[in-house]
Amino acid sequence: MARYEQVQGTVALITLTNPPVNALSAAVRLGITETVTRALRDPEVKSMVICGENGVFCGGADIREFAKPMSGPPLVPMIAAIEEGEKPVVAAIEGAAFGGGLELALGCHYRIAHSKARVGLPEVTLGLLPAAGGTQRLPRLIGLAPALDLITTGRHVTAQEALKLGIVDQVTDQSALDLAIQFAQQVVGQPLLPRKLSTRQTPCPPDVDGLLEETMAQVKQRARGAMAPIACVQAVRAAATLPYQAGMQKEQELMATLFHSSQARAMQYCFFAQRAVGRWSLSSGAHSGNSKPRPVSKVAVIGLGTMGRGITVALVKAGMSVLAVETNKKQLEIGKQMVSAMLKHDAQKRNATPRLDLLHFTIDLLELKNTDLIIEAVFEDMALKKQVFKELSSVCKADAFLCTNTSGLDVDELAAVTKRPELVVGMHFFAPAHVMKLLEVVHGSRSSPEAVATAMHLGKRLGKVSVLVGNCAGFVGNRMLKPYLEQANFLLEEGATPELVDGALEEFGFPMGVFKMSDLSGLDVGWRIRKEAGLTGPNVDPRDPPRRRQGRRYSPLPDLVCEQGRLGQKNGRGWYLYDKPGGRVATPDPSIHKFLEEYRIKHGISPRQIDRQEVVERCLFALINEGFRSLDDGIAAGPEDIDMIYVFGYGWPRHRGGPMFYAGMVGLPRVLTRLEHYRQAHPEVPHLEPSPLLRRLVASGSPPINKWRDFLQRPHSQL
Ligand SMILES: CCCCCCCC/C=C\C/C=C/C(=O)SCCNC(=O)CCNC(=O)[C@H](O)C(C)(C)COP(=O)(O)OP(=O)(O)OC[C@H]1O[C@@H](n2cnc3c(N)ncnc32)[C@H](O)[C@@H]1OP(=O)(O)O
Repeated sequence: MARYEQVQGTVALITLTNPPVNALSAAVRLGITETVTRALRDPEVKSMVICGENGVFCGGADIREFAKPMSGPPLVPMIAAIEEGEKPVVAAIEGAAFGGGLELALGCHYRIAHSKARVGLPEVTLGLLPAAGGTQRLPRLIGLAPALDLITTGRHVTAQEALKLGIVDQVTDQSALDLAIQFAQQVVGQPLLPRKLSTRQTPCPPDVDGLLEETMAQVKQRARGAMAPIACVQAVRAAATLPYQAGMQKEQELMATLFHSSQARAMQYCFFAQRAVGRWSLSSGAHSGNSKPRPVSKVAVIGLGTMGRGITVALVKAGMSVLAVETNKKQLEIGKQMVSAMLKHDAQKRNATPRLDLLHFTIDLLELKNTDLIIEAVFEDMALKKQVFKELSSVCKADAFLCTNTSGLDVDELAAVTKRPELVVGMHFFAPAHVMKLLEVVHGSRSSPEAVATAMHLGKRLGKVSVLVGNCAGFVGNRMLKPYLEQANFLLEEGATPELVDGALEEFGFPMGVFKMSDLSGLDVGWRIRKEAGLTGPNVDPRDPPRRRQGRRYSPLPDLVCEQGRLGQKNGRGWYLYDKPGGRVATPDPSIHKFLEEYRIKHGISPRQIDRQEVVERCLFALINEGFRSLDDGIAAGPEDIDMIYVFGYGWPRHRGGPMFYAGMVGLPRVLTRLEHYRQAHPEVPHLEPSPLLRRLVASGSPPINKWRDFLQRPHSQL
């Protein structure tokens, strides 16, 4: 797991050999320990170089080992032995040096990086901290403030930035290994003590306490309940205030509290789930391993509203040539200006040149004839979309893929109006489409594996986490959102306020509660959908009582709010009051409280005290319950798919792993019991009847999440 060679006569070359990312497994740690000892003992060896095989230095500690009992040499003494040795050691960093990988490099006396390499300490994203000396050596190398930034965010740093920060000593466009070997020969005989980071003082600004307090406040606000970022600040504080060994002690103590925490388990689950969802499969036998994506070079976007603009920007940022289409010159001009402004703004932030040359605008559909893939992003209206698909089907080349960005309409119905249903798939982006990481790729009943593979691959090129889902109203994400929204409305009827509900959900870790989120999206969006569904407006069955629709309990509260002209942030009034139209500062609105009180009186509802636990359970367990139904219906392939959809598309806190992982953490019997409890208390309220899959899992002893797929009954799988 670590290869030993002697090169140029006097240099010991130690190569980590654990593909694909040379993670520091027990065997690799043993290999490093043995080879370093050998090199230190060999009188012929004057210096050492450590590198990784296959162009990757090291992806850090082996995350898969965290769930097992520890074995092999620990990292801390292994790295200390390198630093303390009396022969210079140079790290040759190619590809990536992350986590324990960078900590290993920090234990070396010099670091040479390839210009394409990236380094970082992303442990915080796994619910941990860099506990192999990273929190103590990095601040001593680059100073307190930059170290706090890197360690609390876990962000990846390019070789160029690493050079500026002083993390690496040299960057090369040539072979980092060759340069490191050369370098290792040159530095023989130079004083080693100043290169041993543990012997240095951390460079600090005059007001250390002020900086630490300010950082802690920012981190707490961003953390949304996550413990690791806070522990990271505490550990780095030790680097500024304590001697090295005491700092190391603090680092270990803090790591001990994080290492076995449910948050760390959740975040590590997310790490693997994010990668697992890329490996899709269909019941037909097609899967990501046997279905090739077709190369796509020319893409078109139809409709330059909010979604179309975001999608266009995402495509251009990924270096793709885009034809952007609108219906008339005026709309086209508006779209053009907005897309160009977005690209310029983005390029400015990255100190880059906007790729406006990749953009072409037209109102002429005939220009689509050479396009490989078209993404329709027109208004969410089935009749309009069908008309667009009919036209696309006749003007586009016969093998062009036709994708729809619908957020929940029937993909099969759209495919049916084309002459190529097998080339039709859903590509459901999330607003803002150039920022949000999630893409739901919707498999229609006639979508070909090639169409699925191409859409999934395109999502990857755009830097998205692409999740394959089946075709049903709302797909996975929005289908599960419906019961969540509904429970929140029922809670208002029963006595809650928007701020009570939102407060409980924000305390849980969502960036904003359900009512603030609805205000942000625009209350008229759901209103229009409910009107089309005959739940409100002129199409309601006049025999339906006010709080019943289509045979089940219904809360008209959101409709009544819209009827008052309250549309959310856009006009400054929704479930909250805003500082101005388009403003973002929400304040509770006494007139909403009054409206709710009057509504309850009118309908004879006695308000009751509702606590935060009930809010979380009613809203989230109903959502989770629908997740179980989506699994059984074959709309979501597995719990990981649902979890990644919620983490990347709906703000579910990563340290809680996603809704299905969370259900497992809470305990499936508890989720079942609480749903049954609420079902009994509110027999009329929909979505509280526990799903058959949840019942089956509990009856089978609540197996761990990675076994749930064995319990799915999918007579009508959509995948
Ligand atoms: C009681 C106290 C006990 C204390 C015990 C202390 C022990 C710990 C001490 C020190 C702390 C150190 C912690 C760490 O180092 S944690 C790991 C930090 N590293 C990372 O977070 C980096 C993770 N990896 C990546 O970001 C990327 O993989 C990449 C940039 C390195 C490469 O990206 P890419 O080429 O896109 O490949 P993939 O991401 O698809 O990965 C390929 C494959 O490899 C698997 N993998 C990647 N990294 C790791 C890893 N560190 N451990 C295990 N496996 C890893 C990845 O899962 C993919 O495999 P697949 O899922 O099967 O597809």
